Amino acid sequence: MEIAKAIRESDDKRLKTKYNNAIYVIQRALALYSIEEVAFSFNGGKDSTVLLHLLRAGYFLHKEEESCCNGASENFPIRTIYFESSSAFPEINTFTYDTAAIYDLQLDIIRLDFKSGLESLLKSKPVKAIFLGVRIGDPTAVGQEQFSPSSPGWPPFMRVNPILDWSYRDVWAFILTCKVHYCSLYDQGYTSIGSIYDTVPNGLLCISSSSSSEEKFKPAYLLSDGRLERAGRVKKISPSVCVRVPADGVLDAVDSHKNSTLTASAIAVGDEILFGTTEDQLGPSLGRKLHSIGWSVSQNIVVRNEVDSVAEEVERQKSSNDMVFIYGGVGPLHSDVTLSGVAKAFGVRLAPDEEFEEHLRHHIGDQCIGDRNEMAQLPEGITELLHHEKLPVPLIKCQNTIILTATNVTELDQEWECLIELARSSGLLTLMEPYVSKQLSTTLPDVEVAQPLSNLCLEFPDLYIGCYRKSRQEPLIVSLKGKDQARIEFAMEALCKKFHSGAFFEIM
Ligand SMILES: Cc1cc2nc3c(=O)[nH]c(=O)nc-3n(C[C@H](O)[C@H](O)[C@H](O)COP(=O)(O)O)c2cc1C
Ligand SMILES: Nc1ncnc2c1ncn2[C@@H]1O[C@H](COP(=O)(O)OP(=O)(O)OP(=O)(O)O)[C@@H](O)[C@H]1O
Ligand SMILES: [Mg+2]
Repeated sequence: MEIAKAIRESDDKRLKTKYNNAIYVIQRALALYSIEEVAFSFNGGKDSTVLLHLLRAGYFLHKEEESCCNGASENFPIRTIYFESSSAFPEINTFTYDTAAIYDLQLDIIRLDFKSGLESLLKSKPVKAIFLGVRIGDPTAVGQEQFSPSSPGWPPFMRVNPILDWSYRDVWAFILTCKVHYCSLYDQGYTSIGSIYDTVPNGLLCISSSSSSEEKFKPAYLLSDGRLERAGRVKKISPSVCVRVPADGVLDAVDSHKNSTLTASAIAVGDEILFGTTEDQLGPSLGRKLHSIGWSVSQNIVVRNEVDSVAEEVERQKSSNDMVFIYGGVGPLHSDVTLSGVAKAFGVRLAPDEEFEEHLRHHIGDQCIGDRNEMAQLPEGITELLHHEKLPVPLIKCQNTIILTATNVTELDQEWECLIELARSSGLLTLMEPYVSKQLSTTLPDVEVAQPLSNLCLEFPDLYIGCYRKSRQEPLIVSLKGKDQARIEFAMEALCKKFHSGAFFEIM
């Protein structure tokens, strides 16, 4: 079989592994279901083109194993379904039909929407499992496994996804290594093809030419960052993130949130912190940093290095805060469970992330990057990598949860600096009027201060008014915090008026 031969002769180890895994899934499916019970969903796209050739190779092997006869004489009997639509690119249509003719595919053309089409297919044919070219990173792949029953509300069948764990690069490595034909649109800069209404060539492949008004594009396989394969899909603008920082980037020119509050919480992951073996310095530092951008901090929690403890806390915090910062427990050790916990909190699984793997490869070298690099597994479908030139490896953001990798205050300072720059350039965090604080000291006994201070809290509900002492012998310190300097000074005066003069003095 020409596909198996091309892979055998290739020295791309990664491709061989991906190929073998996909063939294994196909063979398991062909062992579980009869040929009449399976179907192949083919639409002429690059992923389904890869799948076609994997199915041909897998079916060939299956036939060889099943009988002593030579599989080579067989045609390809797996029912192939194509949902034809008037909004498909003509090139896609032509390629689908031409390919069906070349490989003698048993093509069923369905001119209904997916759901109704599948309902009528299942009524008339004994189909129980359908092969799809879905890959991790596709919006529809979230939560899917290699074998995933159809979703509730859909007709019942098994979705079989042999290339679920393939990356964009793997797809092109296969197509180029096996020298199989693919739809011509991919040579014109299209990298992921939807309908004529929502797909344009990928701008990242544009070759700018000043002499000609016509834009030219490089072929799809030259896209270096596979995560951007959908950049040619017409995008909806996400309203969730707004850039609120002025062009000059000056922090005091703040936004409409001036008088509102955004809250964050910090979660430290580590048995050692909990048991007192080591001290958490990041939590307090993070608290100060958040106050400096006007955010209030609702909690700083320490949890154990257990997936469930992390997951429960993240789940709680993410729904009651605007942003959650989590640190500790990130890396390849047995105790590094933070990413698994975050994934569980969001109800997704960990999946290999090619771009992150590439960063790790640059940062820590090849020696620990195997076929499956555990450290490069990130929560699927919800992860955004936060890039900054000063960060050796990007930070990870899962919806409103940011995973910090700092292990000490100096590293945190650097990560924070990058986050603030990202806030300025892309609205990652809303920067608000910073908190300011004043502190007063008194030697008066607590009992004497208690009632007037309670009254002050009622008079100034917009301020945080707190008390602490460094020791029982030392003076009591009253701290006033808020966003309005004048209000704080007003409150200080009001407090002093409640006592004899000189009872309180300001600590600078
Ligand atoms: C054979 C087949 C089976 C599908 N099964 C499901 C399913 O079980 N659940 C689901 O939500 N969508 C299912 N879909 C729809 C896809 O997830 C997705 O919506 C579709 O590929 C359209 O993607 P688009 O909106 O990017 O064009 C199926 C599609 C096909 C072709
Ligand atoms: N109109 C369709 N008819 C049949 N199968 C389809 C259709 N649309 C999608 N599919 C199935 O869903 C899979 C995922 O679609 P998707 O668009 O992500 O991949 P692709 O079309 O193969 O490649 P590309 O990402 O370049 O568009 C396809 O590989 C195919 O199995
Ligand atoms: Mg497509």
